Amino acid sequence: MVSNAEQLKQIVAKEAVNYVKDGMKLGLGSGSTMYFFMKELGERVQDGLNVVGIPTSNKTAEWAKEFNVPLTDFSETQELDLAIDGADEVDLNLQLIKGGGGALLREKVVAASAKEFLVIVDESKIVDHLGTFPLPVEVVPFGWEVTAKEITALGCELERRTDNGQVYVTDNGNYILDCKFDKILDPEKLNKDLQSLVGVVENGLFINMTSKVLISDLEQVKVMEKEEVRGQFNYGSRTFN
Ligand SMILES: O=C(CO)[C@H](O)[C@H](O)COP(=O)(O)O
Repeated sequence: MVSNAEQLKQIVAKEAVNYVKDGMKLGLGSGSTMYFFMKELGERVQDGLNVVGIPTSNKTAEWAKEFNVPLTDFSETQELDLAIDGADEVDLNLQLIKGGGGALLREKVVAASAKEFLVIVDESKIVDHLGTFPLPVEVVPFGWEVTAKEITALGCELERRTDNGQVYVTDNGNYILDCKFDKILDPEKLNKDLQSLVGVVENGLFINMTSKVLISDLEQVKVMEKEEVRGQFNYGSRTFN
């Protein structure tokens, strides 16, 4: 039986595929919501849709193979039309925490190379302030203890990620430190502070990278987007300054 959570992921993934146009070069995100997107995209490809994608993880590359979605890489193309990805938290300014699945580095590179970055989530991911979800920070293994100490000094408690009792290693051969800050009130500043530390490869704050988020509840898919003119954001009937 499909759970409500899975159903919400399927619904938003299905809607997101409508944003894909023939001939597009795509960035293909990671995570369980993206699994449903890849499956749906594969069906459209089967029906004749012509696209290529760059995967953000080995897992997504496996799904692409499974669903016959053609892949490319950055040696072939350096500009993508559209990147699609899930997120762990989305705030009302469309800032994100990503990296729950450990793919944040490639996800950020891919999103940064796309003309548009579309985020797909269910409503449980929408928050007033980022930070309930521990922020994943990718660090080099060499001297990670020193890097961890520096990160802790920014005001968090952290744990090195493990998987089934083993140290978790990213597709890039690095570690992930999951950092529990209280509320992240200034994500832009925290992003800069983290990136200034030696040993930090990337962190899961995606700042000003997306202009559109699709959000599913059991009845519909809503669009939260940046209203550049008025400097406001709309989510359903709510407007935020
Ligand atoms: O950032 C990610 C992986 O690094 C995912 O997009 C994020 O964790 C959301 O995953 P899911 O769709 O499984 O909730």
